[in-house]
Amino acid sequence: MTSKTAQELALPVGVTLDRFIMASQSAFPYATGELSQLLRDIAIAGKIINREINRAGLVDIAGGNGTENVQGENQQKLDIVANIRFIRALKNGGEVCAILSEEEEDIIYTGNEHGKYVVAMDPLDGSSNIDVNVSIGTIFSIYRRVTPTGSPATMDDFLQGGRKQVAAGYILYGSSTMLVFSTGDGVNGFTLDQSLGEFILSHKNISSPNNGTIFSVNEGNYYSYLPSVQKYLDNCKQRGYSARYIGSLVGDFHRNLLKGGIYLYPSTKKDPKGKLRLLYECYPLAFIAEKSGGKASDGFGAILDIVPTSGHQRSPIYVGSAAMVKESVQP
Ligand SMILES: O=P(O)(O)OC[C@H]1O[C@](O)(COP(=O)(O)O)[C@@H](O)[C@@H]1O
Ligand SMILES: [Mg+2]
Ligand SMILES: [Mg+2]
Repeated sequence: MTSKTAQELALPVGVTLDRFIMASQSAFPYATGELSQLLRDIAIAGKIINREINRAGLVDIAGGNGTENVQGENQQKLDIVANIRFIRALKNGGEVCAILSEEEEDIIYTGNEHGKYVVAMDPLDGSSNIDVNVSIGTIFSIYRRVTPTGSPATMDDFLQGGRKQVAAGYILYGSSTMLVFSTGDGVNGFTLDQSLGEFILSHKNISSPNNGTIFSVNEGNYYSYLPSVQKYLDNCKQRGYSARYIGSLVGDFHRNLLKGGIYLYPSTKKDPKGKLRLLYECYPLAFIAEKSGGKASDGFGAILDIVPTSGHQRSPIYVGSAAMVKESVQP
């Protein structure tokens, strides 16, 4: 099922997410409404997490949780809160039969065995920025299950490959809260009107500039990157490009999507396979990048063409404006 762009649907900036989803669905005679409902459930979870984040400093959900996730990372309390809230919203929505989360090793079964979709998610991205009031996000990737409905989902449902995503996107909790997603054709952004509690279409048919002058990378790892990466970064600096890195993938990606730029997390001596997770960080952002005219590579080929082998595998990533990604992998 490919969606129609907001353009083709003649939907003006200012329409609500619900109206946009309904109009998109009506463009497809065979649509059954389940994916539409799932997108609504994600929006609801986003509003709840947004509220938790806004008041994190006021109530006892700031700081570390004293536990580790499957990646061996210290979990923040908000990582856990976001994970729980997202799982609950998808369970209650009824469309999702299983979830793979950054915060849990194994598949999470929702009990909706008749649900046709599975979701891979990074409930809270940019965890190192949670307590310091810097933009953070949620990233999600949606697949139609390949196992029969009525039976328990398996890893096969999650390891279909990036090009099998039926929808993907992120929620950015920044100076405003935005939901950006694609169901295959066109990328649209919705800003949360806090007073109405509604996501409103604010960025219609986002198109990634082909080139840019912003590069986002952890320069602290410079001497741990491959010489080819060092050469590319030197080129950027010699040209006087702006270095912008907030340490929240969603925040850095979103800025570069709108302004033109590149985010890269190449392999390092510490993380030779890269740091970011393929299924719920790289694939969904690569989907958004490609559907908006940008590119996403692992240094050898397109991220979306990587054949996945495990749920929490990592990958190097170079993502953003097409011309910059192309140069970054062949400086
Ligand atoms: O601190 P580093 O090594 O630069 O890594 C920062 C990157 O790691 C991440 O925080 C990883 O995501 P999580 O916070 O979801 O674990 C990205 O958001 C960010 O771009
Ligand atoms: Mg993340
Ligand atoms: Mg995370």
